[in-house]
Amino acid sequence: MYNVLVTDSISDTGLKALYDHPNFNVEKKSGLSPEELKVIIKDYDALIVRSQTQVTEDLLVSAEKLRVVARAGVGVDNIDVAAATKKGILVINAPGANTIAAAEHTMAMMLSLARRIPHAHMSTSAGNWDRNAFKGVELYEKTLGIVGMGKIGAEVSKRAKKFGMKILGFDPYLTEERANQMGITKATLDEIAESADFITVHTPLTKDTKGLINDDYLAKTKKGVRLINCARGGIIDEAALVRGLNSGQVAGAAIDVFETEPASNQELLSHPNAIVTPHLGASTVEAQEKVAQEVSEEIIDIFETESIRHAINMPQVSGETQKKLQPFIDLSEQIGILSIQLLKYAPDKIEINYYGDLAKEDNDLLTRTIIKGILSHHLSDSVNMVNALHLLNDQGVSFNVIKSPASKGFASYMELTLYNGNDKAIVGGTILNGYGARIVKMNEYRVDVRPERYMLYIEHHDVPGMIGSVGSILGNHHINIGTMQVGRAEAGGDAIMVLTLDKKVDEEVAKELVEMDGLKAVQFLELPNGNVPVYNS
Ligand SMILES: NC(=O)C1=CN([C@@H]2O[C@H](COP(=O)(O)OP(=O)(O)OC[C@H]3O[C@@H](n4cnc5c(N)ncnc54)[C@H](O)[C@@H]3O)[C@@H](O)[C@H]2O)C=CC1
Ligand SMILES: O=C(O)CCC(=O)C(=O)O
Repeated sequence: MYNVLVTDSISDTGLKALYDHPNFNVEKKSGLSPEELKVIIKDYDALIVRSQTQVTEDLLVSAEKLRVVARAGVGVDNIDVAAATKKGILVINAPGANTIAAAEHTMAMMLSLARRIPHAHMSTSAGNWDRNAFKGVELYEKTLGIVGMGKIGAEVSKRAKKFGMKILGFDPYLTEERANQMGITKATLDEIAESADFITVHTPLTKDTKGLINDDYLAKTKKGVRLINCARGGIIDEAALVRGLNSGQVAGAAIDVFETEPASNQELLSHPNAIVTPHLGASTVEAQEKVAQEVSEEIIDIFETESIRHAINMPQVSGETQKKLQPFIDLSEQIGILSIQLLKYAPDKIEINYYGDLAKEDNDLLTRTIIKGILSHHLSDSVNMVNALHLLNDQGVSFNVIKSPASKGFASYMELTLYNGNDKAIVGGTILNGYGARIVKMNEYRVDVRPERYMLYIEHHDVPGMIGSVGSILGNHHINIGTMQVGRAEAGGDAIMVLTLDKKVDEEVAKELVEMDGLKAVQFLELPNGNVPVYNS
């Protein structure tokens, strides 16, 4: 049974999949203080939050078995993603589920600004009938500058076009071609300042976007520009905005998100030309059901099938890439595990080479799996796909990934080399069409070994009788040999044997093998995810 804690206001209808699932126990506890949350978090496997709960490093320290933090929404500013990554905790969100709600709120804010609806409402409900004070402006034929043409920016542009607005879009990822497809004009920030009557921001808050709209920028805008922020507090610098509103450079501002929340900047909150809402962009029945449903289904998938769709701290791969990489995932971990057992010590340098078709893919997922395989030898369960690279960095191990389209004799081939000073261990593997995974290189030797649970790697002198002697020792101890591969650099020189065994070699057998004349090195290899033969009795 997995325990899921929900600490913010999340739709019960959206959580239905989790409530109905026999393997999940969902508990809703809102209004907890950070201290109270810290005490209870140790009992939970997953935590679902909106933007209120602060998921800090201090909280995560106490999260003994937490595997997933799910943000029922887009922005993860309230989650210390770096601390979660360090602890191997997956952070997921629900991108797209509240896009329409946020786009519609932006339109509502823009229309409210244009027609001063909140102010007119306040005046009228107070008993006045002032038809002259609230003359507005039209959106029709006005220019709207959209900063951030992602999901929400794109939806806003569609709606604003229907109002007859001309759209200027700025986004580092916006191409001319996409702008043409959307029927908008790709523009720079300065071009937006020069001609926009309304400017709306739809970016995340990053070091580049913090204070993007500041005093300098406002000085370049058209006098009487109207601004909207339904993205993140701080993209429009609040102090600069108040100065712009006071001087009249800014005719009006509609703000849903603030530098600190709950909002406290009274000058802005009570400004006669400002319209403010308490971070309501995603607050529709539909969006709240959708975000809760998306994270619930993803949590079930993660715990039940280990499939991840919307991770913040894991590489995102398309379904097509995932399908292509799938056969290599187990093999990657096996290569990592075998290489560290061959090296025997912790590596100080790691090199991963991808050849052929594999080199054309985004193989960050395979790289993480290999690193997880290597590190799990010394760090056991504390390493996972989320924190593998972080832990490697922590250990000061340098690693290098090289991709080469050359085939190396196989359609796809990966080779891992671990270094420890002058020592190194090499393991290469491939997937043979119709035959599955194969280890095809161990150190400097070509082999052809199906990765099995129990394996034995022996380096010896190429002299008569070695194979027979090893076979006899194992036979005397009732250890069946599954397969045996031999290889040599040159006749009478150095040689290797790689055996797959049907059971584990115990201490006594190991001692006998190690003491055998002519053996240079004996290494027992064990793959937790390798095949174990089943006997019919
Ligand atoms: N007020 C609310 O309740 C809600 C707020 N949001 C916020 O709205 C924002 C946008 O969300 P989505 O459209 O879903 O995200 P998205 O990821 O689809 O789009 C963000 C876009 O911003 C662009 N961008 C990043 N840095 C930029 C820069 N320096 N200049 C220009 N563009 C830049 C990115 O290239 C991307 O296209 C996020 O901050 C999100 O947290 C989202 C939902 C509800
Ligand atoms: O959960 C909410 O209401 C806030 C939504 C939001 O800001 C986001 O999804 O980024």
